[in-house]
Amino acid sequence: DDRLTKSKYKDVVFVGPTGTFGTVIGFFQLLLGFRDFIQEGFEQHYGKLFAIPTLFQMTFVVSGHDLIEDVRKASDDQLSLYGSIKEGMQTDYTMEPHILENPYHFKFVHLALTSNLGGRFPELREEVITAFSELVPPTDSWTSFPAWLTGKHVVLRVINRLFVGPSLCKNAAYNEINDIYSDALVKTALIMGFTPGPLKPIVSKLLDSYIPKTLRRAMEHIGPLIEERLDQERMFGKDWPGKSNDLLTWLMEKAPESEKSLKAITIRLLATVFAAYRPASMALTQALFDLATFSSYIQELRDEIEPIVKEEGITKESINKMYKLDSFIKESLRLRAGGKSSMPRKVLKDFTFSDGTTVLAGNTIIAPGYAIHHDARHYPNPNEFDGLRFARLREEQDDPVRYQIISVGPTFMMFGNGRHACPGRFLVSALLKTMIVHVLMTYDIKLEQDGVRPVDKWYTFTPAPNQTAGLMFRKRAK
Ligand code: HEM
Repeated sequence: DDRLTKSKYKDVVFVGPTGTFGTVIGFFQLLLGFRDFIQEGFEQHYGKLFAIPTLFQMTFVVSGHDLIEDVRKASDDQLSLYGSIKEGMQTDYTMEPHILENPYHFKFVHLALTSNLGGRFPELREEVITAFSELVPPTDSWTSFPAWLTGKHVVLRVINRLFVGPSLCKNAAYNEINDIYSDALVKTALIMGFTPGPLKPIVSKLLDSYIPKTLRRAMEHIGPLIEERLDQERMFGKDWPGKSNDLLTWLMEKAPESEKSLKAITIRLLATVFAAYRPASMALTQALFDLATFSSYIQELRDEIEPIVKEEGITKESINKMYKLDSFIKESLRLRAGGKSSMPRKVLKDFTFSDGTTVLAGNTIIAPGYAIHHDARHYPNPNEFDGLRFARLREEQDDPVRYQIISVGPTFMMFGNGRHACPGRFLVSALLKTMIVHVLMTYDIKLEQDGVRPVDKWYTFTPAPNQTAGLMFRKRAK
């Protein structure tokens, strides 16, 4: 196979396992060391293409402005995000064989949420407040809550408010199903990813029951909701004033005719919940850990937030004026997140970079988000949490746009880059800010163990917040 032959890539440096393809030693080196190989390649060959032989292909890593720009500008039929998601998530086996040929549900994120974020903001705010008051009831004395579990449930509620409306989003059983489904997707995708092509159908059959069973449980909730909405339409007309305008509405109305079955709608819905809630809950949990760890920011942020909230309330416009808050959250994202997958692209046609190197079709290109975010060339003292780093840059350079959470580019790759940059980032930014504002206004917060920030957990390639640690909350004292 030419694409796996090292001599086909004369100008490319190889980093990674010393074992060759398919050997047990190479496989385990890769499994345990992939992120270290990326870091090592990044440090030694910054600005040049380097390759890591992975299980069934080469993974090419780009860094530096020019190579990242080449990837950004490439057309979808050369370098494909969906090709990469198809492979990474093994969608043929975990979702539906053709789901990424027409990922209209991704477009609906933009149409139903981003372009209408102002209109939906009051619901977002309301759900943030009710979710916190139920899941983290304010008490006079300090009480510990499991940080990751609580963060996940708060985020699921708010996201589902915007996806399926005010009643189902509060249904703990439905939210649990979303969580279980997402877990099952990740685990099945991992196993299928390690399974050689010819064995996939057999292994997939062996693993078969869990995802379909969870999907059926979700359909038991979505089915009646669809019926209820159709009944309302029959009674009050197609565009009645109380009609919902959420992701489910878009899927019911705008999906292709062949995709309007309950099963197809539910799969698209759950696939979008998966893309949305996991990274968003990780971001929330990490930001709360940072708030509790670097507690001097609590007063500083309150000083910024309170006059704005007093004057304008919590609105989409008012949270945009909170520069320090934006900076604090962005710094938490920079330091804690962005695994290997910033800007993953499957090479569909042989691709030649501006420096003349060619990558053969069938391989994968990635930008090493985590390494970029920890690079002293871009971020002085890169391993230090500096909550006002971006607020200062914003002020010094008099540039209100470039340093916001939502701004993407070759030095901030949390949300990818270019045409496919995450369309959910506007929602994430609003969501995280609203949540942190609510927490700062309502609670005092501290670590369980003074000065000891819970250690991150790495899932082979991706960092995640500690999953077992608690955070202490009490009703705000002053
Ligand atoms: C902190 C939270 C999030 C992070 C870190 C994140 C990160 C990403 C990244 C890295 C990509 C790939 C971009 C590229 O390759 O250029 C992406 C794509 C995407 N994200 Fe997010 N995301 C987050 C939250 C969300 C949310 C809340 C939603 C939905 C409401 C969402 C929906 C999507 C969709 C639909 C795509 C595919 C874009 C396309 O079709 O071109 N994400 N996200």
